[in-house]
Amino acid sequence: MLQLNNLHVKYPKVKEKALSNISLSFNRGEFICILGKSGAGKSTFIRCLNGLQRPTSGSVILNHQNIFSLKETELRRVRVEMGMIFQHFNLIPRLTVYQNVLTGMFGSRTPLKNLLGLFSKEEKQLANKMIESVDLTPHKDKRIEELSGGQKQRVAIARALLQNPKVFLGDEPVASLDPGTANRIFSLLQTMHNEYNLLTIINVHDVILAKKFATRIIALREGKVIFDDTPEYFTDETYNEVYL
Ligand SMILES: Nc1ncnc2c1ncn2[C@@H]1O[C@H](COP(=O)(O)OP(=O)(O)OP(=O)(O)O)[C@@H](O)[C@H]1O
Repeated sequence: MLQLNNLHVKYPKVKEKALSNISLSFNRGEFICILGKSGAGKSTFIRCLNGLQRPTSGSVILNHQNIFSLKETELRRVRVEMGMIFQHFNLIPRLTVYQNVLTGMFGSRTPLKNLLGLFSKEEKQLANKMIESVDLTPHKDKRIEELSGGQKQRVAIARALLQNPKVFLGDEPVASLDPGTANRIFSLLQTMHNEYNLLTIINVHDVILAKKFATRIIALREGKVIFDDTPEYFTDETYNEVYL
C-alpha cells in the first residue's frame, strides 16, 4: 500500500545525502521499527512518508499515487490517512485532553467548522470513545500541561487515531519516556495497530522494544538501508553494524 522508489534526500549545504536510494514497500498489518544511530536518517525517512519532507528525487506512492505530485490540498487529504506521533507530543498545552483529541478531526472537516469549533454529537462520542481506549477518561478535562509524558503520548495516540488513519507513523515517540512507560506505550500501539489493521512505522532508539514489538525491522546507516528483515535476524552482529 505504501511504496518508496529510489528516494534521495540531500539537505542544502550538507555534503552527504541524508537518504540514498531507498526503495521499499510496506503493507497493511506490518509493524515496522526503524533503527539507526543518531544522524542515520530516521526522522528524514519518516517525514518523507507523509510529505513533511520533500525528497530531492524519487517517489512515495500511497495507494497508487505519488504524494509529491499532488497539490497542497490533495496532499492534506492524503495526510489524513496517515496519523503521526512525535517525541515531544505536539499537543496544545493550554487545552484539555478532550479538546486536543477533537483536533484529530480537523483534517476531515471544513475550515469554517474547525474555526467555530462545531462538532456533531457523533464526533464528540467518537472522541470520548478514543479517550476511553487509551485509558484517559478520568483525565479528560485536565489541561495537557498537567499530564505526565506517558499520558501526553496517549493523548497524541488518541488524537492521531481519531482521524481514522490507515498508516500510523511515529518519530521517536518514546524517546522522552522511562523504560516502563515506553514499553506500555508500545503495547498500546500494538493493540491499536491490531484493532485498526494499520501499517505502523516507528523510529526508535531502543533495540529491545523493536525486537519485542516489530514484525519487521529496517536499519539505516548513513542514509542507506543496511538491514531489512524480521526481528529474529537482527543479531548481535547486526547490532554492531548498525551502531558501532
Ligand atoms: N533540516 C535539516 N537541514 C540540514 N541537515 C539536516 C536537517 N535535518 C537533518 N539533517 C541532517 O541529515 C542527517 C539525518 O538526520 P535525521 O534527523 O534524519 O537523523 P536521525 O537518524 O533521525 O537522527 P536522531 O536519531 O539524532 O534524531 C543528519 O546528518 C542531520 O544532521
